[in-house]
This record gives sequence, C-alpha cells and structure tokens, in this order.
Amino acid sequence: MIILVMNAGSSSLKYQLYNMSNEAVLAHGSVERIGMDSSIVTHETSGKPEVRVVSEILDHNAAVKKVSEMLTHREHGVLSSLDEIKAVGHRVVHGGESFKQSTLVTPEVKEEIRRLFDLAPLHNPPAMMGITAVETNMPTISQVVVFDTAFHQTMPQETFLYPIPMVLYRRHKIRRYGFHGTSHNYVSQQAAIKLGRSLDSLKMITCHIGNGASCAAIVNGRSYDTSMGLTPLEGLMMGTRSGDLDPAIVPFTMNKEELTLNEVNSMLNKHSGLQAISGISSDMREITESMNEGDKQAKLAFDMYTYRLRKYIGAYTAGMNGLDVLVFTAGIGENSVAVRKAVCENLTFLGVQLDEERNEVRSREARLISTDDSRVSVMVVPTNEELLIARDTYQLVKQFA
Ligand SMILES: Nc1ncnc2c1ncn2[C@@H]1O[C@H](COP(=O)(O)OP(=O)(O)O)[C@@H](O)[C@H]1O
Ligand SMILES: CC(=O)OP(=O)(O)O
Ligand SMILES: [Mg+2]
Repeated sequence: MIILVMNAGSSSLKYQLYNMSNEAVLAHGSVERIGMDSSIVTHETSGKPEVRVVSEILDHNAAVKKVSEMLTHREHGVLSSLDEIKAVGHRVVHGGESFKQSTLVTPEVKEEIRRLFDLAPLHNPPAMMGITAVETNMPTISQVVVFDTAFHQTMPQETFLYPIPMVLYRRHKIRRYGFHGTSHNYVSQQAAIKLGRSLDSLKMITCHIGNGASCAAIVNGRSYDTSMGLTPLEGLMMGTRSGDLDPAIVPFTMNKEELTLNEVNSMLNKHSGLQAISGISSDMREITESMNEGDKQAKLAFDMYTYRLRKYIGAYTAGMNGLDVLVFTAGIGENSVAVRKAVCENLTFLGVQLDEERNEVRSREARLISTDDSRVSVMVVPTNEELLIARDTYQLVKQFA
C-alpha cells in the first residue's frame, strides 16, 4: 500500500511517500515559501539527485498540485498515476481533548479541527488547507489525521491543569496539552527496543529539541508530563520562542513598550529564545560556532538553553520519583555533541554518566551515549514523525477504509 504523508506549516508543505510493504521512502520533499514571491520546491527520489525548482505557488492548493506533479513527473516521478496512492496522512498539531488517537477524516472531524483553530492559530489552519487541497486534487482518496497532542492525553489532572480559576478550563478548555507527541511516542518506543527492555517498566525523559523544543516525562510508555502547554510556547527555551517566563511580563511589556496583543505574541514566538539572547541566530549550529570563536552573547544563549533543559530533567526526575532512560532527539538532540555534553555533565547526581567518546560518534542509528555502568541510560534516538504518521494511516485505512 502506498501512503503519502504531509506536514503543512503556515508557509511550507513537507511530504514523504511510503511503500508500506517494507516502509521504504519512495520520494520526499517540500514546498517552501508558499504565497511569497518565489516558492522553492525540492523533491528527491531514492538513488537520484535532489531536484530543486523555483516556482510561483500561491496557496496550499497549488502546493498539493505541485507535489502531485512531482510524484507523477515523467523524469523525476515515482508513480504512473496518483491513483496508486491509497491514503494521505496529515500531521495536525492541535487535537484538543477531542482526539486521543489518530482518526480517518470525516466532515465531523474537519469541523472539530476548525473549532480548534483558536488554540493553534499558527499550526491548525495550514493543516486544514492541506486536507482540503487533497480533497480537491485527489477526491477519492482516504485521509487520516495524526495529532501532536494525542500522545499526551494520558497526562493526569495534576500535571495538565494550570492553577488558575477552574471556570477557564470548563468554559474554554484552557489547560496544558503538550505537543511533538508523535515524536515523543516514537523515540520512547525505539529507545526501549534498542535497550531490549519493556516500556512497561521504564521511567523515561525524552528531549525533542529542534526549532521547537519540548521534553516529556514518560512512565510505563505513557506521557505523564510535558513542557509545552496550551500552545507550543511554554517550557524550554527554543530557537525563537521564549519558553517559560513570568506571565506578568506580558501586561508589563505591553504597557511599557505600548505593544498590542499581536505584537507581544509575535515577540514571544518569533523574536525570543536563542535568537534574542545571542543576537546572532536561532540556529544552534551558528550559536555554537560563534561561542567557540569567543562571542559572549552566543555563550550566554547556549548556557541559558542548556541550563533550562537541565532544570526540566531534574524536575521530571522528581515528578516520576526516578529516571531510567534519558533520550535526545530532533535537530539539536541528534546532532549537537556540545548541548548533550553540557546538559549531562551536570546531572551526575542523578546517576547520569556520559561516555564522551560515544557522545562524539556521528550516526543516524539509535545509540547509547552513557557509560556501561551509568545508572541512567542516555541515548540519542533519531525521530521519525512521518513514519509513525504513515503507520497510523496504514492501520486505519486497512481497518476501516
Ligand atoms: N550538527 C548540528 N549541530 C548543532 N545543531 C544542529 C546541527 N544540525 C542541526 N542542528 C540544529 O537543529 C535545529 C533544527 O532542528 P529540526 O528538528 O530540524 O527543526 P524543525 O523543528 O524545523 O523540524 C536548528 O537549531 C539546527 O541548528
Ligand atoms: C508544535 C511545534 O512546536 O512544532 P514545531 O517544532 O514543528 O514548530
Ligand atoms: Mg520539527
């Protein structure tokens, strides 16, 4: 069965085409800068060099049309017809409390995702545009939605509620939801497999640190707590997002700087984090390079980033009353030797013993980076949200469509 996975952002659409008989990726790529003056399409099929074209792509509908063209292209394509695709699986960031697992798209499901626009104004509308564009361009195909929030629906009230008037939860569902659930779920499973242990007996912390960053406390394979909240702004310091701060900063800054709600939202989501402190970049590679060249602001950004992550690891270890496995994943977690080292070298009191040589090995495989006698197993596990979306889509379509 051939399945197309889509991850639609506000100005981008990433895709992967899977053959589920062996979970092989037949093609993958992205359309970036949708709606801007020149959009960039990249497309790669196994064994061939990447194709890159600049084109005018006005909206997500045009982007899906472009992806269909690439997949069936005489030279670069891998399909003779779009009919070969059995289903499309979409990443949807916010599923609220309505969606505890992945589901087939129906008119009711679409209505519910629309109702959640308020809670994820940056993330859910583009996902809906992707779903509608597939309906227009491939009208007979089954669609499945996979939610970032679903895995965290096992959190208990004491971790998901905010200590604010309960009426706000009852009326508006203001609570902590958590995100990157597909990734936390996937890497926790992979870590247990690699260790040859059952998830049922493990206390784990998974750190998904990419552009967006969150960590999760996972007990017996179920999410117990996670650092993102109502929206993906809470928690860790990120590339351009602040993460945790005193909420009083919001009205205080609005007053002092005469900012509107939109402006303060944009400040905290797009102009904070590593970018704001370093004054250089939101990209951890550039931060590390500048720090190594002696830049003090870059070093401060790096130190704040790793300190805040370490605080969460300490807090979650206390929250779970113990820790067996610590997992690093996503762009920074999988690649930054320096971040992993800075976080782990101050966690010896928890029983974390990093093996410096293992930490420096570069590989795309899940691997152990702690010493053999470290009480806590520290691991790097490459994430693969698309594969989990493809698997859920495959299961649901096999069962119901
Ligand atoms: N070799 C590397 N060393 C340090 N950081 C890296 C390296 N490779 C990628 N990164 C960082 O990973 C981050 C992007 O993570 P990624 O998971 O790809 O983000 P996204 O949220 O866009 O999926 C960037 O901060 C980037 O600098
Ligand atoms: C939910 C979220 O923060 O996603 P991303 O890391 O893709 O921005
Ligand atoms: Mg990501």
